[in-house]
Amino acid sequence: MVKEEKKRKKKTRHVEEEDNHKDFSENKEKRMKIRHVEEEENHKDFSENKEKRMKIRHVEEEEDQKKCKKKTKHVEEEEDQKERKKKKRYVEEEDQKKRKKKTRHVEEEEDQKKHKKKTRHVEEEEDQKKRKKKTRHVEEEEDQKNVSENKDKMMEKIKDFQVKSDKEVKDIGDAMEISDEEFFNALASDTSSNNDDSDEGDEKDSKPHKKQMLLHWMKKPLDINLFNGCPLCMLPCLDPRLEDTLRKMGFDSLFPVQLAVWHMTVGPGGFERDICVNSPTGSGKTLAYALPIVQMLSTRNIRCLRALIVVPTRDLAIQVKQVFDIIAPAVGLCVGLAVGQSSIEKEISCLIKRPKFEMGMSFDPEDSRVELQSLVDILVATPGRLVDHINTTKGFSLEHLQYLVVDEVDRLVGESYQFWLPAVLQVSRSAQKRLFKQASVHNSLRTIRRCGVERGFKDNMYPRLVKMIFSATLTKDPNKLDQLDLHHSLYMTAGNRRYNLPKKLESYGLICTTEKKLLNLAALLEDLGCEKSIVFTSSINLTHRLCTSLNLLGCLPCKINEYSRLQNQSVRSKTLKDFREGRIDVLVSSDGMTRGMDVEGIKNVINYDLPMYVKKYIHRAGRTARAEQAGRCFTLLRKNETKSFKNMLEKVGIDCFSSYTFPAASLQRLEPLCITAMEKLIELEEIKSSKEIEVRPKFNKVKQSKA
Ligand SMILES: Nc1ncnc2c1ncn2[C@@H]1O[C@H](COP(=O)(O)OP(=O)(O)OP(=O)(O)O)[C@@H](O)[C@H]1O
Repeated sequence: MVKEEKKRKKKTRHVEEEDNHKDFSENKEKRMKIRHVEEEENHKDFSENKEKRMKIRHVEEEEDQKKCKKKTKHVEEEEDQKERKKKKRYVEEEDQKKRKKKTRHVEEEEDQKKHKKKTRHVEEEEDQKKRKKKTRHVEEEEDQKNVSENKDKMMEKIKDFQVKSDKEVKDIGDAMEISDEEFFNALASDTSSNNDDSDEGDEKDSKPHKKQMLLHWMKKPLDINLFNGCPLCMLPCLDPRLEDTLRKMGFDSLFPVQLAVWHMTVGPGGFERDICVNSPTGSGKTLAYALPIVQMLSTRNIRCLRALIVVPTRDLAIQVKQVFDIIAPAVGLCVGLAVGQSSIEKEISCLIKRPKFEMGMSFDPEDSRVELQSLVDILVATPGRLVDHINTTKGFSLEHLQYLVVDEVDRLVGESYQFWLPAVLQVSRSAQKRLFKQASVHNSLRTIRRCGVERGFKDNMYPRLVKMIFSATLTKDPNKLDQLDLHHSLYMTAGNRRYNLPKKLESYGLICTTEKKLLNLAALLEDLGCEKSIVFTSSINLTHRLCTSLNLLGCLPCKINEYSRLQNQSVRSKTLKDFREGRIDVLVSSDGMTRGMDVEGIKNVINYDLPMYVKKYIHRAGRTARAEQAGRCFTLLRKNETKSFKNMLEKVGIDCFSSYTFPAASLQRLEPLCITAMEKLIELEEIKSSKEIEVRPKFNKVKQSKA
């Protein structure tokens, strides 16, 4: 039983195990199948996902590419647009330039109108002042009478004074103060009545301003006209060698300003005080300072720089040097020139003596043991180059300077020339203090002191620099004159009026419209034939255009050329030489020729534009009627400018101007020629500007490639 049970149990267990085994294997198969299915599904999913991702990536890449293309296209379009704009702008600019060029002369005229409007109310004010002045005029005439009566008394006083000065050197400084008072009380007419004209100062910064305080010494001027021309043989103390030279120059007598300055420097009134001279253009101011300086230096033993003449422009400096070059060698003096736009090395070799060494040795400019000597006694300089020498030239010294001349002083103390004067004054002052110390060491204090006292410098016992300042339109501005540090100044002026024109100058007005200016100028030049004339314009561009159109007319009998800053120095110098020597009859010039230039034989000055200020009118007009010769000044005016012109002339004592007219036939004949000349001028300017346009891009390319 038990066995059977065991068997049954075994069987059931076996069956169960088999079942279990079956189950297990079935389950396994199932799981395998499921896993297989899952794996297959996973694989499918994965491959599907991969495809999807690939697709997405592909789409993204496509989109990126599109974007990139878009961007580049956009950038390219922008650049295109920019270039198009640039080109457009360039063309527009060129158009504008052309238009501007065409309308420029109209604009210039409008500008002038504006300027004139601005000055008109000033002129009206001045008109009022003038009216007041006229009432004072009668009083002034009476004063003048007194002045001429006292002339003889004055000369006696000067002589007395000189005797005194020889006897009582110590007290001369004080004595001068006293005699000065007496001297001028006898002489002076009260110039305060002449101060209605406000000082215009430097021409550029001329502004209408209120009545200015006068420096005390300006209230008592010495009238140059009281010194009548004096024959050379009567001139006191003149070195016979200089007399001979002057005669060779064709000068038999001195002009009033020359005589006046001579008396106050060398002659009986030689106080060695600083002098300020206001004398008309062409009255001989250059010789007025050159002659006394050469005379006073004629006794010098050692060569060193003792006189310095400063002028504003290069051409003027050359001209002044030419005057010194004639008279200075007669007494053994040497003259140097220091001007810009020339080789400084060459200049230095003419100014300073360098020691000669043995073969193989060379001069070292830094060697302080080597003493450098001046080769000149007198130097004519422009401010810029002068300061260069002061700062950099080894051996250039103002240590021994005795005379400083400032010609065209109102220009040289103007705003644009501020730099030079302090430099010169500082160097000469410190050098002279040093001289005084050295002198006391060498026991020559007495001489130095005597010299200082003679110059009215009692408290400072060293010889001081004598300053002489000159102009045809001397500034009365105390601030400007103060810069010069003048000592005990003597103010000399020609007559009672603030401004004067040469006596033999005739002023004419030529009234015409703006469009007819060229026509009227052409008619005037035709009328004047080949007379030496200068045409002044208000700008360098206008100078060029006017000269070109006059030459394009082709019918004028005279040779015409231009002179302006637009040209380089060598061209300008050649033009000036040709004009001086008569190879050019008419010079069209900007204001570079306005001051000081002395060209013999100029018969006419023509103002193509009305100058803004009376000073400019005086200096322009002053290129003619020089050295007591006759001359004419024509001014082209629009109708509305006649009042300003009248006012301007009143300032120089001319009550009304004469009108200049031409026969209608000559105007009619010239009119078509003027029109064609203008057309040609416009054509020429267009060709020139188009050439410039062509050249510019090439030039830019070259520039870029170089960069
Ligand atoms: N004593 C004289 N006799 C004859 N001619 C003279 C005499 N002195 C000067 N001149 C001549 O007078 C002319 C004018 O002289 P200068 O240039 O010195 O005048 P200026 O007063 O300086 O004029 P600006 O104010 O225009 O500079 C010169 O041609 C000169 O040769």
